[in-house]
Parts: sequence; C-alpha cells; structure tokens
Amino acid sequence: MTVTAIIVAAGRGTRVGGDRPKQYQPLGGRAVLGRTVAGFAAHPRVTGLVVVLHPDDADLFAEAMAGLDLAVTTVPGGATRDASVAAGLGAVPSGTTRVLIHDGARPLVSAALIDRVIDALDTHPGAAPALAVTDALWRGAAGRVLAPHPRDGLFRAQTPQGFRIEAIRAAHAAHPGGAADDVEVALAAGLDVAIVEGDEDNLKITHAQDFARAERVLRERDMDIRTGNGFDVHAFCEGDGVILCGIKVPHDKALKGHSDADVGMHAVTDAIYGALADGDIGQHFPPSDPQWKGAASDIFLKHAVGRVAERGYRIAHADLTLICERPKIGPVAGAMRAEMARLMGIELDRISVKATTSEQLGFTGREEGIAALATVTLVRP
Ligand SMILES: Nc1ccn([C@@H]2O[C@H](COP(=O)(O)OP(=O)(O)OP(=O)(O)O)[C@@H](O)[C@H]2O)c(=O)n1
Ligand SMILES: C[C@](O)(CO)[C@H](O)COP(=O)(O)O
Repeated sequence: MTVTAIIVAAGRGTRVGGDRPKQYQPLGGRAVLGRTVAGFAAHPRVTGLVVVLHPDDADLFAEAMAGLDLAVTTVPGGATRDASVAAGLGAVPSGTTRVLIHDGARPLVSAALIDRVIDALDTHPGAAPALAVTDALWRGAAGRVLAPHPRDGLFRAQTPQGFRIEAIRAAHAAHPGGAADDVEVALAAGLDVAIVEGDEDNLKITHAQDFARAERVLRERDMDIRTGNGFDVHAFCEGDGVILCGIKVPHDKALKGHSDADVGMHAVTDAIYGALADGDIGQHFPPSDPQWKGAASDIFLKHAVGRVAERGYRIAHADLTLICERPKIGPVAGAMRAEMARLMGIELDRISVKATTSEQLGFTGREEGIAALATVTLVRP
C-alpha cells in the first residue's frame, strides 16, 4: 500500500486577511503550511507528498519550506477547493494506492489521526475524521432563535480525508463542482465513507483568532519538564581549604582533582547534562586534556547552563546535598547558594544547597573525601 498526501494550499485566506495568505503566516515561529507539510513528511506510512499551490505563491512556499529538506511535488491549484484537489489528484506519483486529502490550513494534525484514517481504508473506500456535535443546536435568523435543531447524528468534518485512489479520481471526474469537501464528492459517487475519531486540536485556521488557539495548542504540545541527577566524589589531600560551589571554605585539607575539585558544582553540572540527556562533564571536558588542569569549575557549569538555553529550556530548580563530616557547610551555605544562582542566572529561591554527614560511616565518615548529590529540573515552556 502506497499512501500519498495531497495538501491543498491554493486558497487566498480572505477570512483571515493579512499581508499574505493565512497558510504563509507564522504560527509558533514557522509558516502554517511548513508545519502542515512537515507533519505528513514525518509520518512513516506517508510515502508521497503533493502540495497544491496558488500560481502566485512560489516564493512564499519556498520561504515556508526553508530548512525542511523534503521531497515534495507541487502543482498549481484552481479557483475552488475541489478544483485544487482535482489538480492534486492528477499529480500523485504512480503506484499510489491511497490518498489523504488535507487542508494546508490545518497545521496541527497528529500522527495518530493520520493512522486512524489510513487504517480505516483497509475496510472502506473512503474514511474521514469528524467530531460529534455536542452543543445543542438552533436554527436562527436576524439575531433570534427560530427553533431547536436535533443534533443526533451530526458531525463536524475534518481532514485528512482518505480514499482509495481510483475511487476518488472517478468521483471527482463525475462531480459537477462546488463541494465543501471530498467526502461530499465521494458520497455523490455512492462511495462508502467511514467516520474515524477527529481531534479538537486539528483545527482549521479560518479566522484571525484561530491563530491564538493554535498557538495555545502548540505551547501545550511543546511543553517539556525534565529532571537530571548528578553525583560526584573527590578525595581529600593536603591543603588549607576546599572550593565548594565556587566559595573557598577554610579547612585543614584540600580536595584532590584534575580541576579545582569543586565537587558540589560538578554534581550540579552533571545533573544539568543528565536532564538534557547530553552526556556528562567528563565527556565535555576530558580529564586527559591538560587545558582543564586546575580549571575553575564555573567553566563547566556555564557550559551546561548555555546548553540549557540553546535547547529552549530554563532551569526551574536545583537541589544540592553535600555529604561530609567537615568542613561544616551550614555557615557558608548561603554564600554558596548566592554564587550558584549568579553563575546559573537564576533566582536565589531556585537553588538549594544543604549538607548531611554519613554518621561517621564510610569514606565520608572517615573524612577521606566529600561526596555530592544534585537534582536539577528543567522546563521548556
Ligand atoms: N481554490 C482553493 C481554495 C481553497 N484551497 C485550500 O483549501 C483549504 C481549506 O479552505 P479554506 O479554509 O476555505 O481556505 P481559503 O479558501 O484560503 O479561505 P477563505 O475562504 O477565507 O478565503 C485551505 O488550505 C485552502 O488553501 C485551495 O487549495 N484552493
Ligand atoms: C474540508 C473542510 O476543512 C472540512 O471541514 C472544510 O469543508 C473546508 O473549508 P471551508 O471553511 O468549509 O471553506
């Protein structure tokens, strides 16, 4: 079975208005049509893509597709939606057995919805998504309700509307024109069309206010919360103090390490890399590399924080526990928090630094070194 998506995008978007047709206006930083085409291109069962364009829109289409390296056939559309669909049907690659006809103005179609339509074509020559009408219906005129209208058996139609290729080609060839959608064309030809469950988020951008709704859906979809943990240990050596969270803490020992051995900062840095699934501190700054010998650990932390911003996240919270008998952390915890907050570019109440002993047990109990444990939460709004 070979499935080609026909995306009709030759309309003028008069109801939305603006300086360019709605399918070329931005939605979440990308043109509406770029999103629609990318949605089908990413679907593993869709093997061909035909996009039907207005003859004036070649430059706008090239702009909308910038950065998307996709094999797309384009074809000029007609004056009506069904004329545009007919043009698309004439351009599908040979070997196509099923077509999915979709509005370029529905950019939020999900892979699951596409699957439902394709699956239904195994048992029906046509299949389309729809949502049952749930609100009460009235007929009205001149701002007055005339009468209630039964809602039973009424559906709101969506796209993609899927068909076996020969059946829909014949149906379009026989249709006089003026159909609202391809299901209307198919029914006129006597085809059996299955209804599959639609999706409220699969809205059609029809009026200017639909952009705000679509932006809300995108924000919900893109929201991501991640947690990472980090753990580090450094052994004591001779010295007169340790560096913890960028603060020099007087002590009768120092910490041994390739860098400045800031065990707390290392644990937080690794927790950030962990949340990003971006390796660990040793991968980014190999201990075998002499340039990091004695390095101040804020280099590592700032690198990890930079990766957070590059990936569109922000640090919601970091919690660090230092495990040692001595030095006592309580008196310097405030200074450590302040320095970590400064380095990470976050408010003070988003970073916690605390400490515990291990009740004189194990290597920390024997005062052979310090261990640190961190948890970091990242949010992409
Ligand atoms: N001659 C046409 C008319 C419409 N369409 C496409 O059909 C889809 C659904 O149509 P609609 O939302 O009505 O889009 P427009 O016709 O552009 O909108 P308007 O009626 O507000 O001008 C859109 O992706 C639109 O680009 C098309 O390819 N060719
Ligand atoms: C095809 C369609 O999207 C189904 O809901 C719709 O019929 C086309 O858009 P219009 O707003 O009815 O012109």
